[in-house]
Amino acid sequence: MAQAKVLVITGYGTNCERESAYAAKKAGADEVQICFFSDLIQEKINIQKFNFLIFPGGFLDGDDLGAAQAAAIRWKYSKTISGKSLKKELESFLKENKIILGICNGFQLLAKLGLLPALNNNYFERQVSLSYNDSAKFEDRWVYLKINPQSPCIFTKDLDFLYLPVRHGEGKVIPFNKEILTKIQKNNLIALQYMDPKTKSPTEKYPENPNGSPLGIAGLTDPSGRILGLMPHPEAYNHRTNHPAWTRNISSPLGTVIFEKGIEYLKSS
Ligand SMILES: NC(=O)CC[C@H](N)C(=O)O
Repeated sequence: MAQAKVLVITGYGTNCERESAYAAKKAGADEVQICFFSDLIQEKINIQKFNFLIFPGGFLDGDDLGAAQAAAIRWKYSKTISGKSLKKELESFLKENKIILGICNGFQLLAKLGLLPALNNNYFERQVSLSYNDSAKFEDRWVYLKINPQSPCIFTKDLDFLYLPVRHGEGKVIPFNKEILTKIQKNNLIALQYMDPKTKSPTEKYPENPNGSPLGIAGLTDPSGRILGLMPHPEAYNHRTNHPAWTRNISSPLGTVIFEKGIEYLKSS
């Protein structure tokens, strides 16, 4: 049984690292460490010693040039002090049976880096981007999410629906072209979708869909199912009292279940 060793990456404006680390710990991780991007550059931390990478939410570089745009370039082209490419480090990490979770700003980073959706196993090729919400404003509230049971995603396995907070200004998925969107759907790389709670179906309609994402895309996975990126914040629903209606005894599955599924996968592989 493998141990779950989680590395949460922070720095340059990330602000959800402590909550994400807490959620991973609560979900049963054996080891959880938060590290700065600069710790990787200085080789104080070796990514390969971990098997679960988390890219948390926040405002990387103040969203300048578009959310996570600058960070994507930084990951693609930076080298460590001894000259190792960070992109290659990520490639080696992915060659093993390891997992990556990107939350909100972390999802934007994974998409802009080209790790999601990675159609045709073309990792590091940007196939989608995320841009401004159709409402032209920052959306900060809770939304219903439908899980796609056909998706290979290991983080959402056997889940049905979730109710989680969103807080973003740039959550609309923009596929490079229509064909990409069709292929994403056909290959079941949509892991979760914004849901209309009345019909229990995915929706493109505001306000149930907070950003206008096509097909109601709230989260994407890669063909291996070992990478998940999602706009809602599962780490922020880590206790029943986080739920807006908990005093009326209303609840739904905790967001930490996403972390539990990841850890279960690592422990059983
Ligand atoms: N909560 C977040 O991670 C926000 C992501 C990004 N800064 C946006 O507003 O779109």
